[in-house]
Amino acid sequence: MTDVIVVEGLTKSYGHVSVLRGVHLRVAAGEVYGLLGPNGAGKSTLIHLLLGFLYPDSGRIRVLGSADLEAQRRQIGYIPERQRYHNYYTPREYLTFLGRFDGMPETILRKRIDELLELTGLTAVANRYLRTLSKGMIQRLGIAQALLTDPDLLLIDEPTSGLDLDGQQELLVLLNDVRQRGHTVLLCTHRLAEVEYLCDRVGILTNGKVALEVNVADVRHMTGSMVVQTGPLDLPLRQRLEMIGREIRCDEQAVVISPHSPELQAKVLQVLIEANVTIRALEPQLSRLAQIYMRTVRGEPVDNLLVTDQAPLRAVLNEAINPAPTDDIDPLLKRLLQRREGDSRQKDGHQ
Ligand SMILES: Nc1ncnc2c1ncn2[C@@H]1O[C@H](COP(=O)(O)OP(=O)(O)OP(=O)(O)O)[C@@H](O)[C@H]1O
Repeated sequence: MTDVIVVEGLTKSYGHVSVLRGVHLRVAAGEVYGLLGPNGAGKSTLIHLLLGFLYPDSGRIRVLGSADLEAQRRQIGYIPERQRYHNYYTPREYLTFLGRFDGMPETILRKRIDELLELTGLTAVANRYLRTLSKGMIQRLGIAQALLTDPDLLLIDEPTSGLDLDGQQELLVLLNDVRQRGHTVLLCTHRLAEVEYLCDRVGILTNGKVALEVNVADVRHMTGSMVVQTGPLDLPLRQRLEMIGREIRCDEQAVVISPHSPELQAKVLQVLIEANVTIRALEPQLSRLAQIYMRTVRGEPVDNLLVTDQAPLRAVLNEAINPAPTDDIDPLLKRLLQRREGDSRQKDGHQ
């Protein structure tokens, strides 16, 4: 498969502030790649470089097979973090203006606008002034404008910035519909829920470099640490539990497994059950991706968080006390996953 984005040894400074210090990145055709990084890591700078709005100090960029980034812009849909529009346009007028500016034939343009207004849920407000629309609607208009020319590549910068929980959910569900259409996507964000929900692969941008890349499927739904709330644990039992591995710490009525692995959890539970200790609750803490992200940003090793083979423990696990996989701390991700489960149940029902 060809790479739609190829970035090699990219550096960029603003005056004395060095932001990108040798970024390497490849995004394959059809892939949805999430670039995670803290505020100020240089995510927007990278997008502006890909669009040819900025020039790098050194390094190489190829987008859709070409280094002529200005020429490629028509093939790229860009959804900026902050969108500003002329208040006295309506969504339909604004999209029409853009399409004409781009030289789209009128009949094709009209059809395309109807389709995009429908996709983004803006048909009912197509003829209302933009100043009367909610922030969520404006973000969705941003998606419609980015899709107008049916681009091969979408660059999306912090799509849910400034939206409330409902707005975030609506937008991510829409972006998930968009991803099903097969566009290659680079999504820059610091929100882990967006990456877990939408992306195939994630790169963590920190200290001017992509420090780590992870396949999202390997870490999706996995918790980073687990607290097992128990009845009283006497000292010998606590020592026995801590002998299982250095990931295990006990206090008088709880066992913490960090980083969590289902295998360790099974061993802990087995010891607790054999010792007749009451297990009050299993409380998953940070998601696995959150732990990987935080450690990478702090420059700490993550090797033991990347182990994905869970096969050995399935046999030992007591299903009754196995936590549900959606027990993630992020309420948005939880809502999205519940919605997805509901959708597939509905689909199954129709078949
Ligand atoms: N035009 C500019 N002139 C000087 N410094 C800039 C300029 N644009 C960005 N910066 C600085 O470069 C750094 C990276 O900014 P950038 O906006 O690319 O980061 P980001 O990862 O997108 O951040 P955020 O998540 O906050 O949007 C920041 O320290 C920012 O202040």
